[in-house]
Amino acid sequence: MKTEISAAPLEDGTAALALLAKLMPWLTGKHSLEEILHAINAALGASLVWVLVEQEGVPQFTRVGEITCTLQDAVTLLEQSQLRRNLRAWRVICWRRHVGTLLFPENTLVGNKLKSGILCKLHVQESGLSGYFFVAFPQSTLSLSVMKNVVIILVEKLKSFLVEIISRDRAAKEIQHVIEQYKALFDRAPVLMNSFDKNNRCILWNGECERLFGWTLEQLNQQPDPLALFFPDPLVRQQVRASVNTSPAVDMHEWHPVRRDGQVLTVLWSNILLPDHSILSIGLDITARKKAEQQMERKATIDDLTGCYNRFAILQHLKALLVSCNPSDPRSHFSLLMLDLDHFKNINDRWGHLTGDAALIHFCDKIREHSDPSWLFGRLGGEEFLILMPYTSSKSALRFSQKMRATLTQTPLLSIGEKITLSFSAGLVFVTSDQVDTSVLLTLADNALYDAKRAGRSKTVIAGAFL
Ligand SMILES: Nc1nc2c(ncn2[C@@H]2O[C@H](COP(=O)(O)OP(=O)(O)OP(=O)(O)O)[C@@H](O)[C@H]2O)c(=O)[nH]1
Repeated sequence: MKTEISAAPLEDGTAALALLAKLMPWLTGKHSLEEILHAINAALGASLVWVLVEQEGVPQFTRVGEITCTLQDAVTLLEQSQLRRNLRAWRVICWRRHVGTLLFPENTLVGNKLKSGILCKLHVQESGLSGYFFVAFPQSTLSLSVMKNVVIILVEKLKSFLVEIISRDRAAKEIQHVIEQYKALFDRAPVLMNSFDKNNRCILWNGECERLFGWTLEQLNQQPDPLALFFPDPLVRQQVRASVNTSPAVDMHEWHPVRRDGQVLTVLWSNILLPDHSILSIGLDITARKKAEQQMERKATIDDLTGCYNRFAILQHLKALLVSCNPSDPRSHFSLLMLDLDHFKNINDRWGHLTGDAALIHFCDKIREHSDPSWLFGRLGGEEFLILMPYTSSKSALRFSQKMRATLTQTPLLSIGEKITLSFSAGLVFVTSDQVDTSVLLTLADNALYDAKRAGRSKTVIAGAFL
């Protein structure tokens, strides 16, 4: 804060009155303490002015002037033995020379810049506020007695609104502190926080947003539609806007924004309506968690070796198909094909377990290649598999098993220069009703499969009849 007041030589009472007249407009509760001290410092031609007050045990130190001084320097001066000895007695103390060396005993370079000074006690009875006012000058030859009286008048005037100024300054500092705390929280919290105005301009974009998405606030607002960077599909973008602008809710919703490097993320967003009716979106990046969940889900349902459903998953699918099976609705009928590789043990015994594994993978790949996408394919265990074929007649299922035999003959497994032709036996059940238990169905298919093995293998038997 700069004042228009400049220092004037202070030889007599008239000059002092002129000086006080200049300063009076500044000595009101409308200005901050710092502004007032600046005005005094400039008007007196001083190099340092400070006020140290204590209210309810909380010290507040305000300093202006070209000489920098800390609260500790002020305390050093106040602790001078001479002052302590006369603690109660004095009200104003003047130094004609060397005041700087008392203030800065360790730093004579700075100390020598201050020659004379005045220290004045402050005490406001009603508010319990007490403290000190200090002013120091670069020269010794001041009309100190006149200056002392000027300072006493200034301090008396200052005291009348010091309480008000100090509590206001303290409140402003507290607000500033709260703002800084929230700003740090906004920038450093591991949570996404942003806000877009009605014209789709981004007005808030915290550190986590910048880190995760790879765009700065400035870069975003250089775009005609910043939201399009994250949601390229106009329809999705519209849904995002609707969720933010028209239906803010605290519930978290899953969105899939794209980040700068093209990776699609999974983010949970919720929108909070602020008191000024703007909306703050808060998000949590759950991409890694979601991926881990999907991997775990996959592990729980997929057979590691062959990539088809595991026993648990395929039997779950069978139960679900059975529940929805209705005799009067042919679309709900399905075929169940249980397959078992023939003489698989021989492959293991002759070419080793790894080749046996490769044979299982080869078999599953071929089945998948020729299956209908609506079919469900799972491994019951070992070299035994199950195919569930919704809305597929036993005739079609039978045709498929014959086609697969031909395919396996035409495309044998190639292992260490040898061709291993796979074949399988199968049991087939056509299901038209939900009035049958899964275990009964599996036994029926298993018996048919056993019949196929007994009949010489490489055959499919429909439950109850040989083919
Ligand atoms: N390589 C490999 N072998 C397995 C796996 N699971 C089971 N087997 C083997 O599969 C073989 C199954 O042998 P068997 O039950 O006698 O059946 P098979 O030799 O196919 O004879 P039939 O079914 O009567 O035609 C056993 O040797 C098991 O050790 C697997 O994951 N990998």
